[in-house]
Amino acid sequence: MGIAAQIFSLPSLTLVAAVESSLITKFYADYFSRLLNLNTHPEIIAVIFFANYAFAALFWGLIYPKLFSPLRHLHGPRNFISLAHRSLVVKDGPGGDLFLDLIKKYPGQEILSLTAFDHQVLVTKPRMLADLLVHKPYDFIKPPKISGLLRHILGDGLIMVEGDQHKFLRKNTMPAFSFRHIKNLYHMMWTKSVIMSSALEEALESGEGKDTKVVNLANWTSRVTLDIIGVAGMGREFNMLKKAGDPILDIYEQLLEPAPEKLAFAMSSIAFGLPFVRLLPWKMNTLFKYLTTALSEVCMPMIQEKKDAIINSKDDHFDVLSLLIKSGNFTNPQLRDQLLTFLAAGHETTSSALSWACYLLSKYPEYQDKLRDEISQALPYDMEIDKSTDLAGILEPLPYLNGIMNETLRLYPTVPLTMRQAVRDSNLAGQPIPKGVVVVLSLWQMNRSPDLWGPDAGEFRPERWITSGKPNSNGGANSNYEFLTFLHGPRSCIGQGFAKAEMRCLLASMTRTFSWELAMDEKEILPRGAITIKPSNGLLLKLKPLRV
Ligand code: HEM
Repeated sequence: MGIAAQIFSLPSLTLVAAVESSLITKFYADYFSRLLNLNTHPEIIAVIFFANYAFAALFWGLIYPKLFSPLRHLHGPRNFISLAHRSLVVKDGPGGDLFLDLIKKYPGQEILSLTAFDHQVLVTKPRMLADLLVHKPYDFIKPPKISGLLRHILGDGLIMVEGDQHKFLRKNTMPAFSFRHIKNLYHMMWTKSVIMSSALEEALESGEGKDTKVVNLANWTSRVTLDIIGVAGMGREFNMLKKAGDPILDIYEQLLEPAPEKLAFAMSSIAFGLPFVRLLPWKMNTLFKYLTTALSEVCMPMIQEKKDAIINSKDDHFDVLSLLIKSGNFTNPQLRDQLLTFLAAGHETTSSALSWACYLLSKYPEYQDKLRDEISQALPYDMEIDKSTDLAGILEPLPYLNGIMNETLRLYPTVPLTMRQAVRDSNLAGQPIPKGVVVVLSLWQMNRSPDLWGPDAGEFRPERWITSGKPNSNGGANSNYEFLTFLHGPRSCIGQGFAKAEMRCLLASMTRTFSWELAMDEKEILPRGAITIKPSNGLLLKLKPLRV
C-alpha cells in the first residue's frame, strides 16, 4: 500500500501530469492536437490532467479496493456514508444501537469495513484492541480532520497531542491524578456535593421546583461538576451552584453553544478542514478567532497569578495547574493549553454520567432504595464529616454505590464513539491496516455486546460488579477490553479515578438527601451529542426531600 499510495497520491499525480504536459506540449503538441482535435496548449494540458485524475479515481475507486487492498476480504456494509457519521444524526434511538444492529448482521466478525472504498473499519471484538490502544497507540492517532477544530480551542493539550509530545505531557500530568492526590480531593468533592443537595432543596422551596417539585437535574449536574473542576483544576471557585459567572466559562459557553450557525461552522471545519473554512468570507471566522483569542487572554494572567502565589508560598492548593507549575516542566502557553483541556474534558463528561445514573435510579427505584440503605449506614445523616474523615476509605468499598456507578458507565459510556487513523501501514492482531484508514471504535457497542456480556447485556444489573458482597473491577467480563468507557492504554482517560471519586460523592449525597422519580415521558430521553452523550431533553426529576 505504501508505494501505491505514494505513486497514486494527488500530489504525485499532479506532478506526473505537469511533467507529461510540459513534454507533450514541447515535443508532441501537433500529434496530440490532431489526435484529439484540440487547438491550444491549455486544452492539451487540461486533457492530460483530466486523464491522470480519472485514472487515479479508477484505481482508488475500483482496482485498488477489489484487487490490492489488504481489507478487500473484510465483510461489512461498505456504505457511501459511514455508519459512524449516521450514528451522530439518527433521530429515533441511540446512535450506538446502529452498531449493535450491525454486529447482529455480521455475526462472528471482529472487524468490518464500513465504507465503500475501505476508508473506515469498525473493530467489534476485544482481540484487536490490545494493539490499537496499548501496543501501538502512536501508529493510530486521532483523525486530524476531527481534531483540527478542537486543537484551535484546546491548543496542544493532552487530548490533542500525539507521539513524543503526548508521552512527555502524560508523564508530567500523571502525578496530579495519582491515587493519593485523588484521595485528598474527596473532601472538596463531598463539600460541593452537599452544596448541590442544599441548593436543590432551596430550588424546591423557592426556585425552579417551587410548585411542581420538579427540577432539570442535567443543569445541576453540569454546574456542580464545573465547580469541582474549577477548584481541582485551577484552584478557582466558579460558584456555578450559586449562579455566579466567570469570564472563562462565559467564553466557553459562547464557543460551545449549539446554535445552528456554530454547528454548521464546526461540521464544515471537520469536513473540509479549518484552514479552508478560514478562507471563506463567513462572519463565524471572525467570531471564532475573537473567542479563541479571548479565551487565551483570560487564561494567561490567571497562570501568572498562580505562579506568583506559588513563589510567595501563599498557594497551598494542590490543584492540577499548581502541580504542573511546580513541576517546572511547562511554559505559560503549555500551561494554558492544559488548563483549557482539563476544563473541557473534566466537567461535561462526569456531569452526563451523573445524569444517567440518576435516570437509571429513577427507572429502577429498588436500586435507589438499596443504595440509600447502604449510604445511610456508611454515612449516617448525623455523622460529622470533616477533612479528617476518610471518605475514600468509606465510599470505595461500598458494593451498590460502585456497582450502580460502573453499571451506569457501562450502559451509557459518556464518549460513545472514538476513532483513530493509521499514520503508517500497521496491523491489528495480524490484520493489516493501511496508512490513512480510520479505525472506528463504538464504546457503546462493545460495552453492550451480548457476545461479551451475555444475554442480559442491555439490562441494568449492578450486581455484575459485586462479588461476595464487595465491588469487583471488571463486571464479570472476560477481558479488560470489554469495558471501554475510559478506553485503555496510554491514551485512556487520565481523569478516570477523579471522575469516579466525583460520582461516588455526588451519588451518595443525592441519595442521602432525596428520593426521586422521573417527571417526563421516558421516550423523550435519548442520548444525544457529538462527542459526549447526555439526555437530549434534559432530565426532569420529581424530588422528595428526605429530611423535613
Ligand atoms: C465519566 C467521566 C469521564 C469519561 C466517561 C471519560 C472518557 C474519556 C475517554 C473515552 C477518553 C479517550 C478519548 C479518545 O481518546 O478518543 C478520555 C480522555 C481524556 N480524559 Fe476523560 N472521561 C471522563 C472524565 C474525565 C475527567 C473528570 C477528566 C479530568 C479531570 C478527564 C480528562 C481526560 C483527558 C485529559 C483525556 C486525554 C488523555 C490522553 O489522551 O492522554 N476525563 N476520557
